[in-house]
Amino acid sequence: MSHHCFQTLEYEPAFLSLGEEYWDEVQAATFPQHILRFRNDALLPLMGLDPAKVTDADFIAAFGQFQGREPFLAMRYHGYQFGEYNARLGDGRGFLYGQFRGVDGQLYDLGTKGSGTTPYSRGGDGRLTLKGGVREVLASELLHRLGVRTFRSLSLVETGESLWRGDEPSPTRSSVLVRLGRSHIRFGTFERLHYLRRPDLIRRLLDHVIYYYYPHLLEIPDPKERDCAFYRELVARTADLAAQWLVAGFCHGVLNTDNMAITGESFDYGPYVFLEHYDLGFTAAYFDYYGRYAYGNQPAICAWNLEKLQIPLSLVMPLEEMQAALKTFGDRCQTTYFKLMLKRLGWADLPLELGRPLVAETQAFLSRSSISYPQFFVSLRQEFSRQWAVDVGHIFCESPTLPSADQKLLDRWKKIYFELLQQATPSQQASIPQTLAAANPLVILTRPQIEHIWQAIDQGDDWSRFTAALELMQT
Ligand SMILES: Nc1ncnc2c1ncn2[C@@H]1O[C@H](COP(=O)(O)OP(=O)(O)OP(=O)(O)O)[C@@H](O)[C@H]1O
Ligand SMILES: [Mg+2]
Repeated sequence: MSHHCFQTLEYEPAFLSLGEEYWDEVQAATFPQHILRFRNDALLPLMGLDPAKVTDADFIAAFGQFQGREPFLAMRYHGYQFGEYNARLGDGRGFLYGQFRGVDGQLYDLGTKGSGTTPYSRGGDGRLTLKGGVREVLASELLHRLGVRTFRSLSLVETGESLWRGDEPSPTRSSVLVRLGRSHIRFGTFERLHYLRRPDLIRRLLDHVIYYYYPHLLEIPDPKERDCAFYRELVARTADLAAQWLVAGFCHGVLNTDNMAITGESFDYGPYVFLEHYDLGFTAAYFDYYGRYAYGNQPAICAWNLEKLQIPLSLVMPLEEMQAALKTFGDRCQTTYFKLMLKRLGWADLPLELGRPLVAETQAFLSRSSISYPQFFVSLRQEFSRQWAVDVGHIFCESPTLPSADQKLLDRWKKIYFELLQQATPSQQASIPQTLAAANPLVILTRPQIEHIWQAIDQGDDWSRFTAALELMQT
């Protein structure tokens, strides 16, 4: 067995040390083939590694062949799926590969997806399709670029098996993904412990979460007050996340409580969709018959999930305080939404009272017109010029004329944008291009674009579109 770079990391047994009540040790599958399809060099410095010194063979040995590291831990969890409690969950096709300190001093998880069966596979094959892996890499990297607090993709290895799936033409190709995030502890990790009637284990897990992921709260001397501060902060982080998805034009699709991280990060990119058109009722998953996880319903569902989390937490902390904290969710989500939306519109530090009409008008324009949600922001970034402040007629003057109904809506939008420009200070005006460039990547990954990328891989093993999209995100 050869030595690889990722063995030099000092892995920290944080989750392991919680004890056997929280995980099962598992083995990785042995795959017939290992082809490295994606390596995220941008993440290596955080791991203390120099990208120039990490070879593809290192990636394959570590994250395709799973050499030189143990134990791998399947994490135990339950969750509410589409509103129904499911006690037959847990890592069924992935495991916690290891935890390490980033150069920033924070603890990070490496977790797999598609690495083989575990005690929680329930008859599933424990695998991830290559298309699923490609989609997950694209989502995580674009969301990161759009400012969403998300798990990142570290590597994708194609593994040479044939898989059968109801939602993909089959047989279909296989892969294993490795993700990097703060924590894979889910709301459902707590829910399972309530189901088992184990307040002692909830207490231990909550202390663990605060110690590693909310360490600034350790300064609060009163333990009860500290617990409440934790829940308040989780509400705030989750409200921010819901706002970030909305602004990104992202519909996650399966916001079950087992897909909600206790750190407030976004992860698990299955049937997600980046919206083509701004529509609050849009649903991503074909099996979401009632629109539970519709684009515009994401804040409400996150609040629902936070409310469900009160059930296990109330075994160790006061319920009333959590109920009061949850009441702040709506305002927090809205405020974050306005701030971030204004950034996408070029305004980094506009007082909210001034910016609100522009956001409202943007929503009206995007929902009622036929304009593409992501294309609108790309066009804004590409066409904005200082001339816009001189005469309203310069705004989007290079764009092709729209159908008349759309044009009318756009004219109202232009008027408001122009008024804001006229009120803006010279320095505010000068910062607009930079703000637009930072908030609006040039990559668009709505359904047709992703299918276009996949088609080239599927039909000609052509990875150039995939690589180009990822490179464009990083510029
Ligand atoms: N092919 C499979 N084989 C075995 N178990 C599976 C498979 N696909 C999904 N599961 C299990 O079904 C449950 C729900 O799956 P879901 O799609 O939410 O999670 P996931 O995509 O597997 O992983 P994660 O939430 O870590 O991103 C989980 O317990 C998961 O492990
Ligand atoms: Mg999941």
